[in-house]
Amino acid sequence: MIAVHTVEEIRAAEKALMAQLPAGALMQRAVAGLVTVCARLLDGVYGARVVVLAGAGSNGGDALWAAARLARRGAHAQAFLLAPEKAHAEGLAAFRAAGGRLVEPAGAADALAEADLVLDGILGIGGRGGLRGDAALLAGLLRAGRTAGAVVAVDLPSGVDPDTGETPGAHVIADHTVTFGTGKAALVVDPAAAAAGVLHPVDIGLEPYLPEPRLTVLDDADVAVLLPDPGRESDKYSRGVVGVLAGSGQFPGAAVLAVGGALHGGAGMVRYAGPESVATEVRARWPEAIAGLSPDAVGRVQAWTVGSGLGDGRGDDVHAALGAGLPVLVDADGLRWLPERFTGPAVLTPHAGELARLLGVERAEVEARRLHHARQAAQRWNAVVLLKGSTTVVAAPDGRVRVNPTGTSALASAGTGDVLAGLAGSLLAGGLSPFDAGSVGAYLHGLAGRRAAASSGYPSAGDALAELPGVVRSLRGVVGGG
Ligand SMILES: NC(=O)C1=CN([C@@H]2O[C@H](COP(=O)(O)OP(=O)(O)OC[C@H]3O[C@@H](n4cnc5c(N)ncnc54)[C@H](O)[C@@H]3O)[C@@H](O)[C@H]2O)[C@@H](O)CC1
Ligand SMILES: [K+]
Repeated sequence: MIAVHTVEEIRAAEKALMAQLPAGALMQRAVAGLVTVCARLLDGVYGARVVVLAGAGSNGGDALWAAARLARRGAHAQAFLLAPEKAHAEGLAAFRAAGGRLVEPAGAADALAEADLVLDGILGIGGRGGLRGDAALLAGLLRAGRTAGAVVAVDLPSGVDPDTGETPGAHVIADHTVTFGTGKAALVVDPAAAAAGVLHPVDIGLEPYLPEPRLTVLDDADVAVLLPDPGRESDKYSRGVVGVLAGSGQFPGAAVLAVGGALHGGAGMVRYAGPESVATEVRARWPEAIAGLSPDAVGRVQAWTVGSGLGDGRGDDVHAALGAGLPVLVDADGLRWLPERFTGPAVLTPHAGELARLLGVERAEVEARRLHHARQAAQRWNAVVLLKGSTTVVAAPDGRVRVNPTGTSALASAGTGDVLAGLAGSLLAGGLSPFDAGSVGAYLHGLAGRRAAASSGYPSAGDALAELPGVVRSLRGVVGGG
């Protein structure tokens, strides 16, 4: 699991830890980690050309210290100071003492062009509001590919907003980010995360001083623990029965895909509610599914998945499913029938356009502020909100968030959302909380999409669906499942 903390939490932890350490010791831990990564990235430190972009604060200090150490190992180090009179004094002194040279503004473009490695130490967690002036120009040069060297961001790419993942203005786009102590939202939530490149976390001993993280990124081991595990005594009812209210004459495939997702999410039985013409297609593909015309007609379920491909109609059926007092997952067209607030367990699975409509804002605003809008909607409807997209964000009404690390653009195709809705609804019926069902569903779905892309190039939703059993099997580490 990657834990993510806020700048406020990090500063409090650093203060507590620094009180136990000699002055400067914490920065030296960070610098040691940074130098190790840089040395690994360089094809030999001796003779390598390293260019530092150093801002006014400790982030610039880290970069100058690291360049000093690389210079002592034979690197040719140059630094561009963005605020020369305010540059980190000890870092600059060490840099000079090691033979590092300062670059004048006129020489910056040439230095970058010839660099083997660029250290971005313009702004770290103290940065707010995007880059301006020379810093923005330098970031522009890097973006325009005016260096052949690796761009290594110190702590985070300068100019992105640490706590929100937003990019309020010009910012560096890095190939690698060496980050200290704990994760930051900017490293895992788009659009900022897209600027971070490969992450290299460096442990500086902060963990004992940090609170329980409100934002996390799950990994395989976390998800394996959360997966419903059908025990010896389980039967098809005790494993959970999921009702699927999806598809229409216009979109019958949505029902087929949602039922398919539901069949692979661990529930013991799937009951499909919809018109006979669609039910016929569902049964043809999935003979194990039970079908009826309406939520009332299909019999008892433990959770409902509602909305994928429903089209304009069936408001009464949606109300019946949402009013059954059971855990619900609401997707796509079902989002048009939301209650004022949910009083029971609920997961909403909008994409950015749907969330924009729900909140009455522009789609671009949702894309630019994914964390903010997912959290806002989770509180507004008292439901877990799974905002689909480049980095899927799962926000709970209590403020906790999980960011899904398995996403892939391979899943940006028609029908994949239907599979996810069925899958996560099935996990809900299997007893997972809305927060777990949403985040585990997104994780499995992403892995299935990646596997499908690996074997078929441009996979369809059906290809991803076909990979789900293998994904679950490998996560559980039991060939053939349990
Ligand atoms: N506190 C510590 O003990 C440690 C700090 N570390 C480093 O210190 C960094 C934080 O250092 P600072 O608190 O000095 O802050 P930064 O170095 O991130 O920022 C420096 C200053 O720049 C100014 N600034 C903010 N936004 C700006 C903008 N858009 N354009 C121009 N100037 C702007 C602010 O006055 C800010 O205080 C971390 O990201 C990390 O790299 C690490 O060395 C680990 C230990
Ligand atoms: K930086």
